[in-house]
Amino acid sequence: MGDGIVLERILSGSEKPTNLALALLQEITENFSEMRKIGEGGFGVVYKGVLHSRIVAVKRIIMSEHTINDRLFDREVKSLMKIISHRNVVRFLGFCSNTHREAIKEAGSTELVMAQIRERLLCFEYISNGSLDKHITGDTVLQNT
Ligand SMILES: Nc1ncnc2c1ncn2[C@@H]1O[C@H](COP(=O)(O)OP(=O)(O)OP(=O)(O)O)[C@@H](O)[C@H]1O
Repeated sequence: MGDGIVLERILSGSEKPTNLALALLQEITENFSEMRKIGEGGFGVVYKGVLHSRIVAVKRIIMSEHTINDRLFDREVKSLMKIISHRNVVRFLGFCSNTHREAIKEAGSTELVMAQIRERLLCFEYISNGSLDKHITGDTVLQNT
């Protein structure tokens, strides 16, 4: 089964959240392009991922000693997997934990060096601005009087 189809099936509720291929998350976010950036939090950058007809949010975690390490990432994934569907909680769709090596040029040098790239990503249902308040309050929009 194609990776995109797996994500579509998770979105439709016929499959549980699972690990997702890095190539799929790169493809649906146009390789984490600036155009697809929808927000930034304390631990990473959130991108809009476009499947055939559906939209998801892909959170690309910035791994550093100041943000999170693998132990915390694994713990976060485990707790997200345990959450049973709830209307006040944004639905978790899957994760990606990929470590690979790439030949890169360091700034100011023509020499290639092998760098270890660690990608840690979380995928959630996409909540558009207009629907976030409804999502949290269950269609009750508070009025200023
Ligand atoms: N599921 C989503 N759908 C749409 N936009 C989202 C979604 N998740 C996050 N965002 C956008 O990305 C921004 C950053 O979200 P993120 O969860 O990284 O940070 P946060 O809410 O500040 O939490 P924290 O940094 O503590 O994890 C949000 O303010 C929102 O604009």
